[in-house]
Order: sequence, then structure tokens, then C-alpha cells
Amino acid sequence: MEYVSTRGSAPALDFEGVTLAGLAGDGGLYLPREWPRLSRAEIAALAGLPYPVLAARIMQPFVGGSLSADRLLALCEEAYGRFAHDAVTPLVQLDQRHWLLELFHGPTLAFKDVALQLLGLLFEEFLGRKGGRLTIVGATSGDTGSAAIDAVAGREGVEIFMLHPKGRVSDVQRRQMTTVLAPNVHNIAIEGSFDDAQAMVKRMFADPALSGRFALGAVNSINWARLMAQVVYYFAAALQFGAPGRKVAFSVPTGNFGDVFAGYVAARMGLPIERLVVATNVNDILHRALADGDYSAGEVTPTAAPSMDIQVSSNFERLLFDAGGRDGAALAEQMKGFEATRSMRLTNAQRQGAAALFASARADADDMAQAIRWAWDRGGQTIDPHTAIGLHAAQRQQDLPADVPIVTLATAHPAKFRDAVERATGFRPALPARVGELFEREERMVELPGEYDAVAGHVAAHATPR
Ligand SMILES: Cc1ncc(COP(=O)(O)O)c(C=O)c1O
Ligand SMILES: N[C@@H](CCOP(=O)(O)O)C(=O)O
Repeated sequence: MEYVSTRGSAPALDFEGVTLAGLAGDGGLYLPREWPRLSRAEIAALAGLPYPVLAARIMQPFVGGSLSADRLLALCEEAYGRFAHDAVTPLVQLDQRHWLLELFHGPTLAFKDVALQLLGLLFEEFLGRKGGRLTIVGATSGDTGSAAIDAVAGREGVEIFMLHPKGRVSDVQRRQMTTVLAPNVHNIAIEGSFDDAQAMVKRMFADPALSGRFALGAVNSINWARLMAQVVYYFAAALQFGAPGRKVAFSVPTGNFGDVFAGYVAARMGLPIERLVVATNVNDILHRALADGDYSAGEVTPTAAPSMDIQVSSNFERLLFDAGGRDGAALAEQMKGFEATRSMRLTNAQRQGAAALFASARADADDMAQAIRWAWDRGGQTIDPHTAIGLHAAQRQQDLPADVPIVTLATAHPAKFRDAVERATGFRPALPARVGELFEREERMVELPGEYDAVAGHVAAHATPR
């Protein structure tokens, strides 16, 4: 399998290459040159497989010659063996129509674990072969940070510098990062928003002072391997509803467009998906882009769903490339314009390509609280604010055919955001024992101004050269 950049000029790489590279050298994001397709019979044959086996089967065409089938399966068994539910990503029914796909049974209680537990192992595998080292630079609005740190803490040959927006993640999210005291973990709280942190990370990849001295790697969903691992749970859910014989719709709480793009990949592989609903909070650039073609970023508004407080949504570029006709040179121009003005219009081809599968909806604070209460009224089901935004959007899809179930992706455990859940329901969810005594532990992080030179200088001073 060969991977190409959305901006057309970086060299094509194999799976091992894109996993270690993260961002493409031309500033674009890697995608497979062609989508592997599964026939209806091949999809039907996947029903009933244990999650790690299903994961290895779905991912093998993307991994190609970089790992043998046996080795990939062994890594999947190790990664998903750390989940607290046998099904890994279980389905829960809310009513006749609405279901939750619980993605938070991993070690850090968010959907990010599904991909990052595997990515940590892939880094170790590939670095072990080459004998190199990797300096990971990442940005988080709360969940990627803790999942990535858990996946790489203490691993040989890897160090991680994780930027988060100071004061804009929940206490549980912050402590899940800052109480990991392994020497290869560096937490940096910056003044500003997640968008500022993400822009700095992308700039580091293009900065010869850093990329020349250190082998930079990515754990954000700019790294193709993140998305690849997330494709699996769309298959796992749809198979339980009778795929390929029955269609399913998914509602996805969205920020950086990685999770919902993984659903798009599943559809491109042949999984019959009726609709993908992009659910946003008031940071609604994606809702505006899909509804009327206006992709213009405003200031980020802090909300009770902080992990979705994002305006510049990295993976949207992958959709614009694929749905818009895969013209890398034209997209590079379009993205250059966006980077200069923070605004662009989608082309007709991009809008039509997206409209074939995607719908969108936006939820404000009241919509979110109402959705949390609605689930609570269904037998005391607790959902977190991000999941609630997805559920709100799912409930707006009244035009779906009556026999199509709609599955909301439950992206975080409610206890990660227990203040918001308690405000909406009066019930305070307890943290599962597997995260330990978070509030008893020492924290370690540095605080830096939201200035590139300060942050890049800190990384350069503390990272280990290649
Ligand atoms: C709990 C939660 N829900 C939803 C999202 C949005 O997912 P994505 O950025 O893949 O769109 C995130 C962060 O990415 C998250 O942490
Ligand atoms: N919501 C994310 C933001 C980073 O997204 P990613 O999927 O690109 O890593 C977070 O919680 O950190």
C-alpha cells in the first residue's frame, strides 16, 4: 500500500513510513493512493469475529508489507487486551432507534485509546527494526494527550512533548497527563486555544531547526495510523446490525474531523453506511462548511465539551482532497489561502462529494444538557457532554428511513466531565478504578506563553537529537 500527500508534492511512502512521518513534508496529510474495497461477501464473513481479529483483518490492506498478518494480529491482541470490556467497543441501546457505541473502555477513558494503544506498539515495532528514536510533538484539547502519554510513557526510543491549552481541559483530563512522571513525558500548558497548540505543532514539522535535529513524530490524527485503527469500530458496530444486509447511520461528536473521517473510510471500503452526521458544539466551522460551503474559522469559544473546542479541523483537508477529486496541487493552493486568511469556500465538487454521505448539526449548551438528561431519563444512562452533542445531532435526523438505526459514538467516559454531568442530572459519575488515585498524585508540567519561539525553544532544549 502506497500513501500520497493531500498537497501532492511530498514523496509517496509505505505504511511504516507514514506512521513514523506523521505529517507530510509539503504540509499535507497522507492518504492511501487507492481505497481497498471489500465485497459484500467479504464483509458478511467478518460477522462475529473477536475485536482484535476483526481489527487485524480490516487494517491488513492498509498495513501492506510493513507487518505480517500474524504480527499485526499479535499487536492488536496486545492493544485491545488492555480494554475493560470484552467487546472492546460495545453497543448500548437507548430506544427503538438510538444506540450508543461506547468507545471509552480503554485505559484513559476516551475513544483515543482505540488507536493510540496500537500506535504506541507500532512505534516500538518500527523503531526496534530501524534502531532510531522518535520525538513526538502533539497538541491536545484533553483526550489525545492522556491517551498518547499512556501509550508511550516509559517506552524505549520515544519521548513525547504534549501541548495543551492552559485552563481549557477538565481537571481529570489534565491530571491524566500531568501525573505521569516518566522521564520521557513532557507536558506543556500554553496560553491560548487548542488551535494555537495545533498550529505550533504543524510549524515544528516545517521548522528545520527542529526537524533537522530531531526525528519528529505525530500522535494526533494527522497521523494516518490513528484514523486507520478507528475505521474498525464502524465495521464492528455495523456488523452487529446485519451489515452488509442492513444500513446504519452514525452520529459523531466532531472536532478535528478524525473520528468521522474514519467512518468515511469505512464507507469507501464498501461498508453500507446510510449517513454520517457531523455533530459540533458552538465551535461550528464544520457545520457551516457542510451546510453552506463556508469554511471560516472564528475565535474558539470554551465550552463544557472542551475536546471539541476546535475551529481549524485538520482532517477536513483529507475529505476535501478525496471527495473533491484528489487534485493535490489545487488543494495546496486552497489551503495556502486558508492559512493566510483563515477562511475559504468549498468548491462545488467538494460540496457535492461531501453531501453524498455527510449531514451536520450544531448543539449549544442547552441542547447538550437536554441530551444528557434525555439519556439519564432512559434508565439512568450517563453520557458525557461530547457524546450528548452527538446524541442531539442524532435526534435531528428525522428524515432517515425508519429501518435505519442511528448510532451515536460515545467518545468519552462521563466521569471525565463529571461536573457537567452532575449539573445536568444531579448525579456525579465516579471515576473507574483503572485510572487510580488521580487526585492524590503529584503533577508535573511547564507553563509557557502561546508563542512559537518559546515552545519550540523548550522542545529543542529538552529533546534528544536523532
Ligand atoms: C471526547 C471527544 N469527543 C469528540 C472529539 C472529536 O473527535 P475528532 O477530533 O476526531 O473529530 C474529541 C477529540 O478529538 C474528544 O476527545
Ligand atoms: N479532541 C482532541 C484534539 C486533538 O485531536 P486529534 O484527534 O487530532 O488528536 C483531544 O482531545 O486532544
